[in-house]
Amino acid sequence: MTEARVAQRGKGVVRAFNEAGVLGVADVHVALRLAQLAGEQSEHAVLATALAVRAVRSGSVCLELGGIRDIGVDVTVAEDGTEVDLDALPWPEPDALLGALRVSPLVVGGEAGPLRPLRLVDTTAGPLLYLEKYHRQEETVRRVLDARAGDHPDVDPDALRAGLADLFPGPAPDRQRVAVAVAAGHRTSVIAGGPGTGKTHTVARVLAMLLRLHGAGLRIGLAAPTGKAAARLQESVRAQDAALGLPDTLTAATLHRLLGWGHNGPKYHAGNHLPYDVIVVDETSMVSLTMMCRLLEALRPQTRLILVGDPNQLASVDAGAVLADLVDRPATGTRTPVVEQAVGADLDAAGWSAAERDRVRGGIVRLTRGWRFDEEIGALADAVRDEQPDRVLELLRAGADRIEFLAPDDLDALRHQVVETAAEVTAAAEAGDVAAALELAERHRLLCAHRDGPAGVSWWERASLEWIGAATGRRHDPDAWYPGRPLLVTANDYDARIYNGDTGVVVRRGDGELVAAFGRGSEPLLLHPSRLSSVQSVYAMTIHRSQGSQYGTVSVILPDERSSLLTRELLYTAITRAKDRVRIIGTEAAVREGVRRRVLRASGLQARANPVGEDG
Ligand SMILES: Nc1ncnc2c1ncn2[C@@H]1O[C@H](COP(=O)(O)OP(=O)(O)OP(=O)(O)O)[C@@H](O)[C@H]1O
Repeated sequence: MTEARVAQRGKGVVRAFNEAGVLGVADVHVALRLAQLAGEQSEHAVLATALAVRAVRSGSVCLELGGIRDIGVDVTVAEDGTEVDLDALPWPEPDALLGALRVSPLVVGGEAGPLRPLRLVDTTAGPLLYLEKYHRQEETVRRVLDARAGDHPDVDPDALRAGLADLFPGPAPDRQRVAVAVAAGHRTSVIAGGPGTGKTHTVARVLAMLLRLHGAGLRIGLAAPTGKAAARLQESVRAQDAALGLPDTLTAATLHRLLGWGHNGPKYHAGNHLPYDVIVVDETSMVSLTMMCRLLEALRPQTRLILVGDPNQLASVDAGAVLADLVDRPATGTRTPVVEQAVGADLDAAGWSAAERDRVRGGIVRLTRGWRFDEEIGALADAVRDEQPDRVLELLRAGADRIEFLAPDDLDALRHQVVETAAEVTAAAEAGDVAAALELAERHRLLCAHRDGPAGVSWWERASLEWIGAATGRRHDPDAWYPGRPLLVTANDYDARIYNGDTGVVVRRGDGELVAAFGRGSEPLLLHPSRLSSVQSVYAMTIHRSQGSQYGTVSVILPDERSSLLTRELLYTAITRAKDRVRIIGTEAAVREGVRRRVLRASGLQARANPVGEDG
């Protein structure tokens, strides 16, 4: 551990955890400052505070006191490459920790003032320690969702049945039909499913149904956590507007934009509700607890909220995995006879577990049939999701047409594909064929877990450029503008209408000028390179960044099996980016570890609470 990563003021137990890399400098500083303000002396309480700060930093909403050792599992290798012996750390006894917290001024307040930055909550999942802000947000989410679940919109049962029959004339069971009925009959609904299960197809039909039920004046808001996802949602819904009679003016915005976020916080909030009757949020797996809290606060009670996404994907980089929590938590809400009658035949059919029927009652429908997805890749993704490492390896090694599993040094196929894709994209770009260049650039994508290091994006960017240079004799400066240069936008630019995560390609126009082209359905967006301030070449991409997109072939570079980023959610997300073919490059150990290890995201949304320390 370098000097810069050890907090000089930290002592004793906290310092040991800091030196081992389990705690960062910021975790220690925040904990020491809070302890000082509250007049707390207990080493145990300071350690718990630092671990709670650290938990939020790594995506959890709270610290599970019964499982504090788990918090260290993602630090098995220190930055300098040495193994960290977590068992050698002075882990406190859980009871001692809990005892210290129960009387801590950080939890119960003290003579130093009313400051109570921590919240200790006894739940059915054991004691949870929160930073106050996240506890408040989680309580808001729970309160708003519970209130909305207790009250259903008025729906004309005959109109619902007739609409469903028009939109879904096929036989039972049809989960998409159930999803539309549920979205019509509930204030809050969740449409969950893997890629290509027809989530957007279903959303368009939900909107068509609501317009039939409530008339053309219905105010519809479409949103997603990122600009790229919002653009895709808008494109997919618009592609279906004519067939379904949807208005051709529907636009989608980022959640920030929907809420009117400015320097002084959001324009829409609990005191100024969003002016919509229906709000659809796509890619909800990427929505953090904080953003979900803001959105729910800003909703009118009558507004229908439809949350769409894949709960098995990587969650938001900020704290919280709200979509996964909502899908996993015990169903709440009262029965909706209108829905049950309208899709009774679907619900009576085989294939629904008891838990799923409960979820439907709570407004949650999982779409399971893949419409776009190849069966072999779908089976592989399912085996990862269901934690079946032997099955995953069997599928990887089965010699299937669409799945390749290669050792880390077996790079010929990858090299060939990188060189071939670049040649094809460049030929189309030189010829000024924008549509072909954009389509070809999405035929193959190289994905990595890390940004830096030997399994990271920057290393593979350089390797790709070298391979291309060796094959063509033309060595590109990665920052120069050249036809066929694949582009990645790294910041939203609302004026230019390009968003963080957008990908495009440089194309030579008929007059010889170079333009940057970005896919926008049938009409690509063409911009002069001088209009682009935040772009880079994209020969490789992190799996996090690839969320919300799909490619023909995906090559996944697995990191060392000890990498903390290697998790089931990461592997699932990477595999499900592939439409036609997936190539995994890595060791068996890395595959097994990836399937086994889950992202640890503690939250209390799934547990029932019984607060303590309230009166202390
Ligand atoms: N019931 C259906 N009948 C016919 N085609 C369907 C049906 N459902 C979905 N599809 C088609 O399957 C493809 C995938 O559907 P869609 O894009 O809605 O899936 P998705 O779950 O939103 O995918 P992603 O997560 O990648 O956005 C689309 O081409 C869509 O038109």
